[in-house]
Amino acid sequence: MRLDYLTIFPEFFDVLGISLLGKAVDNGIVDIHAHDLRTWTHDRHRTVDDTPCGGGAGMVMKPDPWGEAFDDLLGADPDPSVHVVIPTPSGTPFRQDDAAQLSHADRIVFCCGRYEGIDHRVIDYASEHWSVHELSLGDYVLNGGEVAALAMTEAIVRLVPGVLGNPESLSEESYSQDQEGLLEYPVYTRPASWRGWDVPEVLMSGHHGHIAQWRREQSRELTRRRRPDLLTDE
Ligand SMILES: NCc1ccc(-c2ccccc2)nc1
Repeated sequence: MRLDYLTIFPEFFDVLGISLLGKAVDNGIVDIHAHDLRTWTHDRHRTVDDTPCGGGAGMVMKPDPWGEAFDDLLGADPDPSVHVVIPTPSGTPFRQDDAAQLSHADRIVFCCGRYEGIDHRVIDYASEHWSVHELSLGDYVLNGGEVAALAMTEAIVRLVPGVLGNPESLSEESYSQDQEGLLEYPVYTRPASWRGWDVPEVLMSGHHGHIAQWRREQSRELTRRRRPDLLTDE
């Protein structure tokens, strides 16, 4: 899997060389390239923004640098197997299913906007050539798409075979199929008693059936309290 990041802050993505994703890069499972969008500017000030047509506050990212970056990175031939991800507060919610689907992609290009966003014709042009995903992490606005691109990258890449040491841990996570889309139950480790708080007895019983039942009940109760929207049978 090749991942490209188009951004005016390419150093944001230096962090991807650390820990699990770093190992995936070292093992050649993932190939990461961050690009400074200003590479595709030609004026003395390396300008990437301009005032919004129709007025309004702030600035909008000019289409030209994006188009030239696409030309260099992707060429002009349409290829639906290339996924262009645009983190934006106006996108569709990014969910575990999206991470799962994108984990099968051979190529993903993250377009990280700043200012008030990217000239919409960039999205229109990209949509004619590649598979475009305008995705939101949640109902809040950041200063740009970089932080969201990092979060999405981790959610996607950790699902790629060979990246996680123990793939079994994937099946018991919140939102995973095996968890029936419920929130993950509370977890404990040693010591059995800590500052007056004890590990639930059932987890010390060695009775796997009772433990599995307790965990299912905990997941359902937690989901009912915090995320009733995830419960389908109520
Ligand atoms: N939903 C998270 C998210 C993603 C992107 C942005 C953003 C802000 C400014 C410019 C471009 C993108 N904000 C929030």
